[in-house]
Amino acid sequence: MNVKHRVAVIGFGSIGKTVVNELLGTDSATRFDLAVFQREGSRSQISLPASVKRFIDLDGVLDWKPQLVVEAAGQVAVRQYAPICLSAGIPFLISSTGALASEELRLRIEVAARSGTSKALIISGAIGALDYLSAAARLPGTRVTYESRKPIAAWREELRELGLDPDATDEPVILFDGDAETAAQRYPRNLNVAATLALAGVGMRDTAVRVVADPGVDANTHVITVEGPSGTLHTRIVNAPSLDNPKTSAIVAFSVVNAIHQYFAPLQFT
Ligand SMILES: NC(=O)C1=CN([C@@H]2O[C@H](COP(=O)(O)OP(=O)(O)OC[C@H]3O[C@@H](n4cnc5c(N)ncnc54)[C@H](OP(=O)(O)O)[C@@H]3O)[C@@H](O)[C@H]2O)C=CC1
Ligand SMILES: O=C([O-])CC(=O)C(=O)O
Repeated sequence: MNVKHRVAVIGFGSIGKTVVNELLGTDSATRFDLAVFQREGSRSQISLPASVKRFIDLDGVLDWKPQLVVEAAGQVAVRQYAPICLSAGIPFLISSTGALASEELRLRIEVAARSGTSKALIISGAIGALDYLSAAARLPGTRVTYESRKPIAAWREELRELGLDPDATDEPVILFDGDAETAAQRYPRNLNVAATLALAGVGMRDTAVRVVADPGVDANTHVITVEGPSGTLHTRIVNAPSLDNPKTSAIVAFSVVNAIHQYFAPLQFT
């Protein structure tokens, strides 16, 4: 049987483009009907594949009746579109998990999902081990620390804002030491992972985050430590940056693709 899954992707940047291309390449058993939502005036309008529908307003997306809406556009887009889709009964996959560092938005999304009997889904994104973390966090006393260490290319604008010349930075710069809520909100394009860990683990305020811009690395490096009564997890993930966006690890688009396949699969990891 040739079942077609109807999926709308918001954003056609480094993640959105790869997701669409990967899903178009899927073999016939799991073929997708795809649409991309791009805001008016978007920079990347011309490059949509011919078989992919294009919408420039959310009403068009809703009328098309997707089975799943996938956000690959940024934290603002989660705020703009997640509650509307969810209350209309459409599941919404969130890449920009840092949007959920806002308790107000998180509650609004939960209310919308309940009222629409739908679900907001959260990608693993650039990291892993969330299954272990969520289980360990059920035990009191579990502590979580996270270090994000990326090349200077991921931090050029932010370094300039601090009065530093990215091209003359030859030592690691500690940009931030604090909690996950502040990290995800201060660096919305680089620290979504902090919020993901906090959501899966011990919460926004109790997840300790350090952010380093390091001229000595050429990969996006994520070090996660979970310590508690159940044991210790220490994981170091070294991600190749996306070719289109040095802030984003290349694996993130494949985490989204994987989450979409999982959503429609009869067998699921939890
Ligand atoms: N969970 C995780 O591990 C990770 C999450 N992310 C999240 O994914 C997001 C996307 O990453 P990436 O693809 O690399 O980013 P890009 O900047 O390459 O692409 C973003 C795309 O979204 C579009 N867009 C931006 N804002 C809106 C909006 N309000 N409504 C509709 N479209 C919009 C942009 O279009 P336009 O041409 O109009 O600007 C662009 O096409 C990041 O901003 C980050 O929040 C990223 C990495 C890791
Ligand atoms: O892709 C990454 O390495 C992480 C990232 O940008 C984020 O968490 O926002």
